[in-house]
Amino acid sequence: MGEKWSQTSTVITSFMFIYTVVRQFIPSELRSYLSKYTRKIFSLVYPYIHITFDEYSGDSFNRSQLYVAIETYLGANSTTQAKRLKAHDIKSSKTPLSLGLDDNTEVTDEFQGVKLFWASRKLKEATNTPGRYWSYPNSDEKRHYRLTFHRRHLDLITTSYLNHVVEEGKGIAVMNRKRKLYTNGAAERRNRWVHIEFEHPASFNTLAMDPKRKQEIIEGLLKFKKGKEYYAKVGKPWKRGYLLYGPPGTGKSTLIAAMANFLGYDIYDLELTSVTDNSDLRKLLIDISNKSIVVIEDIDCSLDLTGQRKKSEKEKDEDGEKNKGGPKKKAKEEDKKSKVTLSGLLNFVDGIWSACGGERLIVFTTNYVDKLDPALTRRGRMDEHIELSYCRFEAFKVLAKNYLDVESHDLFSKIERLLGETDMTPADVAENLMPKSDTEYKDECLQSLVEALECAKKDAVRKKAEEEAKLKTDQEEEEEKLKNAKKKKNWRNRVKEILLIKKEVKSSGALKKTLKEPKGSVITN
Ligand SMILES: Nc1ncnc2c1ncn2[C@@H]1O[C@H](COP(=O)(O)OP(=O)(O)OP(=O)(O)O)[C@@H](O)[C@H]1O
Ligand SMILES: [Mg+2]
Repeated sequence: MGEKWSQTSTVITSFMFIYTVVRQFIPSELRSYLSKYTRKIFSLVYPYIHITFDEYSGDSFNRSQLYVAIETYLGANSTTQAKRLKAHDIKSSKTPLSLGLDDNTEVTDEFQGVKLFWASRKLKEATNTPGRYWSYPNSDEKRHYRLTFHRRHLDLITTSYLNHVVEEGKGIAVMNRKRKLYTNGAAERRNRWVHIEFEHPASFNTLAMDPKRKQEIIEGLLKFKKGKEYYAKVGKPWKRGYLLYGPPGTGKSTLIAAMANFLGYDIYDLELTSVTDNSDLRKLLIDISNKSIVVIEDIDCSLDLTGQRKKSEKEKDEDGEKNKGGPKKKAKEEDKKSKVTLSGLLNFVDGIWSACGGERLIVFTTNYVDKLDPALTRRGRMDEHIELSYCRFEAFKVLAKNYLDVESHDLFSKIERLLGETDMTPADVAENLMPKSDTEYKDECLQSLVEALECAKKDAVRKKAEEEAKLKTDQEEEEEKLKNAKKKKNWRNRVKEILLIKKEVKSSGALKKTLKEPKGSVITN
């Protein structure tokens, strides 16, 4: 097909050349008629349009974003039909390499029933672009993609199809690239977000939790990922808040990693204690890319309900030391402290600025959900509340499969019963299931879990008994105190009564005296 087009193009070019030469000798009136009809004939003979996408546009040193998106799109969609492919070493942990079209290769694509023809071309350039000469050894090679389609589909191609190619190409690139784990550095730095490669292996397959709840979370994430148009329709920024809560070691951080791996998003781990104030927080927000998960871990430890920072015990102790340096030093230290308020954080989550950029999840984690301000956790801000709890049998089965590759075992029924009676975190269950040496096998690991669960159960029973005994002693002490207080009160009242009687007796004696004296007689009661 491509060869046929090349030949046709050559014939047309020759014809154009002859026409240009002949045209000089034809009168202008005749020329306008001629050009009108020639164009009509051309479009009848050759109704196709080409669009060329160069690898480098202008004098830019960077590859064109459009070219890269098309390259990725074609690489992912046409490797089955292309006869020649090129392998790239890509920076992804999922696949070691990606395939793309080799130079001078043609493939077809279809969009809404319209057939399109793509060709990758490499041309040798006679002259070098001076700037590029130093950077690229093969700078006289120019590559481009050429898209050919029937002219009646021009509108569809330029509006919908190319958009589809670019979006899909970018999406595939995001999934394939090595993702990043960002954290906010010192406030003085120009580039506040610093990053490393994100390589957490957690996935929803390895996450131990109730399968029904897990499925709900997965479906929610998929809906969010595909929800660009829906969010635009309802007039909401394309973002979603998740509140993960539960005791330590129940998988909150693991779930975040699984979500990032599932969606192919970067993670921005926001350390609130390094944020100077609300405006600093806003600047950080603006620098967050799309397709990302913004995480604030242990949110209850970062802000208190009034929006003021909590002082840790350590800080309080340190304060004593610092104050020795005089008021100036103290003021300096105070200045360094973060002044982020609850309202600043609320605005970060869903204020006007939070709408710049899209496709973002905001995740808060906490061990104590009750400590949080309801304004922070209300629906719309934290759209989904996920409780990560102690390990039950369903979650255990996932861990047993992951750690020991066991799906059933004689000890399972015993473990199921014990897990129903004891609260053990998935982290502790996982620790017990992990073989401690090369000679420790499945049976030993499961047995060690049973022992740990029995031990935990005994501990729990002992703890409960101790708590009950303490409660009883406290109650008895309280009752004793009340009794004594009552006794004391009674005694005090008695004393008061006696004193009152005495007073009355005394006053009646005095009265007797005063009455007796003028009249000279004694009054008795
Ligand atoms: N639900 C789970 N599924 C699989 N592994 C888990 C799960 N929960 C905990 N683990 C294991 O325990 C370790 C600790 O879990 P994780 O850090 O996710 O707990 P957390 O809830 O974030 O705890 P914290 O509140 O202390 O931050 C993980 O590395 C993981 O191996
Ligand atoms: Mg954690």
